[in-house]
Amino acid sequence: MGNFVKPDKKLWTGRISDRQLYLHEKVEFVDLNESNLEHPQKTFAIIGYACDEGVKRNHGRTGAFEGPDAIRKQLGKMPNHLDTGTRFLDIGTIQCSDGNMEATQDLVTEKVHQLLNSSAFPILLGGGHDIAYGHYNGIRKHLGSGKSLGIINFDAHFDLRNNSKGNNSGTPFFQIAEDCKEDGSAFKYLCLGVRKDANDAELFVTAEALDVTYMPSEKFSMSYPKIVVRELLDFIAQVDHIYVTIDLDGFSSAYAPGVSAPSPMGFCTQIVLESLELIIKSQKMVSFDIAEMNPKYDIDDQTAKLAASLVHFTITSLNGQ
Ligand SMILES: N=CN[C@@H](CCC(=O)O)C(=O)O
Ligand SMILES: [Mn+2]
Ligand SMILES: [Mn+2]
Repeated sequence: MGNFVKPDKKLWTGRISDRQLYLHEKVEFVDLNESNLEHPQKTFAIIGYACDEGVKRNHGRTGAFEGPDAIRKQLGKMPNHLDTGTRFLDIGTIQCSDGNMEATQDLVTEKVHQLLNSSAFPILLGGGHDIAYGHYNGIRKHLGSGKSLGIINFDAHFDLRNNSKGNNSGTPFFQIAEDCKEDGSAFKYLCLGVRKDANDAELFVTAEALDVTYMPSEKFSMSYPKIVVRELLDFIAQVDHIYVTIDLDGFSSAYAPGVSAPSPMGFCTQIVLESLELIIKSQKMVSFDIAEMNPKYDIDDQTAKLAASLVHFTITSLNGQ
């Protein structure tokens, strides 16, 4: 089963000031079970998903279990630009230590649901991309029926593999699509940065059949800003709420070597920041995660720093709204 580990204060270190100039000085350690988060301020809540069982089942390079803590270590050192009234919490980590990924995903669903019900904004740090199945279900549970929930995934891969032989890090969006079919809700999925050399023909057929909107990695680039903006605005207009998930392996391995399946020809950082800004401006974004951080293959903490910068950009932009 998945177990819940309390936040580790030792991960949050950096320069010392007496004015909360850095995030390690701003962060609060909160036990979700013991506290009531309901309050008028904005609250961002970090949860780790320490799980590489999905990557292992998908025959990938393991190591993402250590991903959440690697990101925390870099995030704590970064400057704090949040308002004084805004809260920044580390809730702890959901671990998969016995191979039961499904129970771990259920725990993610429960915690995300709990956070959203408390008006906090969840920031999940993975862990394999199987994080998306538990995360989506938590948001869905919070929203109930009647409101549409779109997924925007920055990724080299569709992660639409058929799960008839089991669930893994390559199946989360297929599983979500199946659940949508079953409950009669729309499956709204935009995948940005899809690589033709990393997704087989069957995956493209599945994407077509499920009416998935996607941008190939060649087009998801600063060379085509108008096309990217048009795709994003079209998608955003079709949904009430948006769940954003970033798979670090979508970035070029020049930026993100620390992943299970690296992408030498992946996307650049600027196009992701431009896209995130547009999504955040829509005020429809309800939850966020970063997946596939694998410190074992990282070089000089570049990927962990990139992941931390993406979290920093997101919370700082959301706070400014
Ligand atoms: N979450 C990642 N999924 C990819 C992995 C690809 C690879 O191992 O090369 C996928 O299943 O397509
Ligand atoms: Mn991927
Ligand atoms: Mn993925």
